Amino acid sequence: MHVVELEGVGVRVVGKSLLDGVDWRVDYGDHWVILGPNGAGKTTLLSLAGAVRHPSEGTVRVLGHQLGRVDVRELRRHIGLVAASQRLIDEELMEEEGATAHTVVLTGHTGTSVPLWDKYGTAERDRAHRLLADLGCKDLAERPFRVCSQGERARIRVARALMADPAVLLLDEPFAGLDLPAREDLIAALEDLAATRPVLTTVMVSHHLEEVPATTTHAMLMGDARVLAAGPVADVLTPANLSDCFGRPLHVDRLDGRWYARALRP
Ligand SMILES: Nc1ncnc2c1ncn2[C@@H]1O[C@H](COP(=O)(O)OP(=O)(O)OP(=O)(O)O)[C@@H](O)[C@H]1O
Repeated sequence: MHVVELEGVGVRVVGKSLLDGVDWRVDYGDHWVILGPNGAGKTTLLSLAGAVRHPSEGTVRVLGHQLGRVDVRELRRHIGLVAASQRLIDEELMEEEGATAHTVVLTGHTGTSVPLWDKYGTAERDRAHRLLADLGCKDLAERPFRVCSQGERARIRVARALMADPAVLLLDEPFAGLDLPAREDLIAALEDLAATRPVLTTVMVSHHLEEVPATTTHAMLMGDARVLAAGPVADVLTPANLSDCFGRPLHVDRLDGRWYARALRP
């Protein structure tokens, strides 16, 4: 069984193809990065993997269950979704109520945007503290979420997503708006997660090669609603593939497992 399996998948809205002819397999313990220019279809692909939307054609199986034949609410309990761009949790409400980072993580247990206090016992509270520590946010537990920096919030959101002990963690542009130290802290946290949770599968959508954690095992390049290349990370993130994907000649370096790209000048 695969964590995510797509066969001949298309997603269409009136007059537009958002995904076309996509085949994709994600195995347990894989760490994928999906790269591609704006509008390529990356978020649409992630929303299929997250059982948030259904395909117009083809089949999507998530954790062995075919979308359209499964209670997606039950399925979503096993999927951790982190998206800075979407308001997956009502963060404004959390800000108004002065919720602490620890409370925000706790809400991941119930998958709610407000805390359901009677559902959280000592075990859940301890687990939320451990997850904050795992994400390098140990000292933030009692800090109001509203005063946390963007970088701190990014790591708190990952801790929240892990609260339900998901089989797969989906991250949609988790680095958006982060400065360099915050980016590096989040990358370190993701690399540590990969080392300490060998069965946790992750799929991350990103815009920049510099954001690809060294623990990434597989990559997909997308363009114009299609998969341009997919497979083991070293086979896919080649200068030729990346130049083709982003539409200009690129030079690519790899250092200590991390990736760096720059445009070649004519
Ligand atoms: N419901 C919709 N109706 C019409 N067009 C849509 C809809 N949802 C997405 N699109 C379009 O489909 C294309 C793919 O969107 P998607 O968000 O998957 O791209 P992306 O690769 O994640 O882009 P970005 O890097 O800019 O976030 C975009 O051109 C987007 O405007």
